[in-house]
Amino acid sequence: MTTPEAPPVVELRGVHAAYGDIEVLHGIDLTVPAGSVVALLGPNGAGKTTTMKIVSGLVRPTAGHLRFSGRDVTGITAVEAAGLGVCSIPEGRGVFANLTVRENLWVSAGERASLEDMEEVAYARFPRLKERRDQLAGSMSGGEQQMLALSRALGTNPAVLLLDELSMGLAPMVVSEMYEVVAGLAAEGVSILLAEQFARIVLPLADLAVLMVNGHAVRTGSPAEIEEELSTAYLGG
Ligand SMILES: Nc1ncnc2c1ncn2[C@@H]1O[C@H](COP(=O)(O)OP(=O)(O)OP(=O)(O)O)[C@@H](O)[C@H]1O
Repeated sequence: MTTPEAPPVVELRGVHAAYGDIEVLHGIDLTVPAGSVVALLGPNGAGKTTTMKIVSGLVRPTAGHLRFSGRDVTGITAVEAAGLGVCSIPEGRGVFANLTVRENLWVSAGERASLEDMEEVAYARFPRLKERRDQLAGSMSGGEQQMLALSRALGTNPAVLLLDELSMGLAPMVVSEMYEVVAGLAAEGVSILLAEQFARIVLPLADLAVLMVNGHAVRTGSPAEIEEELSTAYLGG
């Protein structure tokens, strides 16, 4: 669902980024319209994670602009981005391994929600987390850890949710369960930017898809357009 009258929640214009002397993003343009799901697709090393880190304030652009809801926030820190409601679930689980489930929810609640509210929505969606509320997050299965990571987004009403390779290391059934939750959040109108290597999983959820290759956003289009492009590329058709 898009809200044409609202400015995009996130906008990158001509963003470059580097690690040391090596530039890895070479002028990325990307728009996340309010209330929509944008999928970043592309092979390993294409720059998907770095693009997400620009939005979450973990990497500073060396050139170009970042805007949130029409406001220029280029150079924002990760703490400032979190304060503006950027909820980032990084690749490889965004949980504190040596804290319990409840402690993780408490940390995630921050100033945007109470622990009670966080627990209520998390346990309603994932009853397994309730049974394990005093267990150390690091001792849970990958799927349970990802449920906990996603609970941050369920409880804090994020302005934008960043999901990096939610499927990584998970069994296909668990991946489907996770993306059902993401679809539910999208239906509630949460703006979502997600990165996946496996296009097939996320294209059905997306309003827009962006294909990244070698630090360039080579194509932006509807999921159907991008799907066709991918099958042509992979099948040589
Ligand atoms: N901390 C870092 N230091 C140096 N180079 C990095 C760092 N993080 C990423 N890179 C490099 O930046 C480029 C883009 O990586 P990035 O992780 O953004 O790609 P990606 O599309 O998310 O890949 P993947 O699907 O493998 O996660 C790669 O060449 C990678 O080696």
